[in-house]
Amino acid sequence: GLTWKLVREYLVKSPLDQIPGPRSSSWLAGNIPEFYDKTGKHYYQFLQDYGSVMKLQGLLGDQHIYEEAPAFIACVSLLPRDEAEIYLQKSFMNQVKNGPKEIDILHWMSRTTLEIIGQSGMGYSFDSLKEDAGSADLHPYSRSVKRFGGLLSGTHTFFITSYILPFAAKLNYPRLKRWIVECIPSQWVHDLKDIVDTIQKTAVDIYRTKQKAMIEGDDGKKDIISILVRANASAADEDRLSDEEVFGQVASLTFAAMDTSSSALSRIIYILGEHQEDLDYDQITTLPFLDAVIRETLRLHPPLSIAIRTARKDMILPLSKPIKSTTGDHISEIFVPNGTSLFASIYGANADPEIWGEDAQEWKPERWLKDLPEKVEASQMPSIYSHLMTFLGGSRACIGFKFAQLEFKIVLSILLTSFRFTSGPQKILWTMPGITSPVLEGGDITHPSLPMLVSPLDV
Ligand code: HEM
Repeated sequence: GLTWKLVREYLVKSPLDQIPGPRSSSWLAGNIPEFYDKTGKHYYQFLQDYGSVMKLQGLLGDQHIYEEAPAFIACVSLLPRDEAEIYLQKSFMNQVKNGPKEIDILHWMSRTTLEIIGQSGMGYSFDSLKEDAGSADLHPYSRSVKRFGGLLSGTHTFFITSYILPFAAKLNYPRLKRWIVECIPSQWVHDLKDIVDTIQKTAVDIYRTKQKAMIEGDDGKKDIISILVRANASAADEDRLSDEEVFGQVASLTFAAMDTSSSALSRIIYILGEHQEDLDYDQITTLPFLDAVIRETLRLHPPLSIAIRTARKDMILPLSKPIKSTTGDHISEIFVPNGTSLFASIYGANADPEIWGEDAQEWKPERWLKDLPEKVEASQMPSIYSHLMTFLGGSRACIGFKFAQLEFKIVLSILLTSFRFTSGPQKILWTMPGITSPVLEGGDITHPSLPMLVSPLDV
């Protein structure tokens, strides 16, 4: 099965064979190394070679009506307005009280976004944010979630997620699977196992605490998981989620909310550090300009740069403009067979010069302070946010996009009114596969970090 899966694409003719692709740099690995390349330069190259994005309208389903998602509304109304942010500011102030200091911004943004989703989504505090506890003193969940994204970076992830995990998911013998994992002589595998165990254990603890509170009559909490536990208890048998499914909700909510948001917040702070000369600090903290900075960063640097979908039936995909096939014909639509994986470039759609204009690949927040180009308004991008695909569109769009914006404005308005952030001496590369994260040039890709020089604004 596995061997056949690996060799099939080289042996079987497919209607997609005529679609020209980029020349592969390795006969063994094809374009996969470029796909996982740290700098993301191939994205820019692909955009230049293939021009405008394929027409995706409809591929992602109907427009998602986010106003109807009760969990989302609960989420926003519960964003902590005092403790988390005030402690965040105090912790930064403590660190820089004797003068400017290098601080790992990604580390702090991960802690902050975990605490915000912990309190709002689960009514659970993971981290006091009171002082820099150092990674050894962090809540084990916090440590695990932080390391998870890093461990899943790199080319081998492609093979594991494409070939091993789908196979493992079908093997319904948990003890056997655990035994196999324990026998594999790889530190990477064992670290991953420990992380998954911690995430599962914390999810179970949170769920059990909520169940206990409900039984004891203290069930007025409005966080997402409390609402879910209450709704689940009164649901009809056929609609009720199993315990395992509820644990899964805890983990997926944390992942969906934490790393994406910490990546975006870190990127915004990094870009502001890079544009010190061009920006007026008083202007940044005015709400319309801060909003424009957030939109522009989410446009040009989406935390998720590709969306992956699988065709569930044979379909015809129309192209926005014809392309030349490998046999020289012009193709204006592509037959996509059932089961085909489609990779849609979120970055490509957001930074397409044909839609956004010649300066599409430049960071210019001021573009949001005037009318957007007509082509943007007419682009029919499957989007729930500002004609951008950053949060996707359709029925599986992000449910937390309003939450994220509110979170960014709160965190940034606290940090930017008190501190100045300047890029450090080391060159930072932003990895694009998975969730975009910063790594030091030449550093370990599984340990993302963003050291920046922080100074109090009144110094
Ligand atoms: C900048 C921050 C964020 C970005 C860029 C982002 C982006 C996305 C994207 C692209 C998806 C669709 C993934 C796919 O189906 O392939 C998604 C799904 C999701 N997001 Fe977000 N997200 C962000 C923040 C959040 C936050 C703060 C929350 C929760 C409060 C959240 C909750 C979710 C959930 C639950 C889903 C799954 C929805 C479903 O499958 O029906 N996200 N997000």
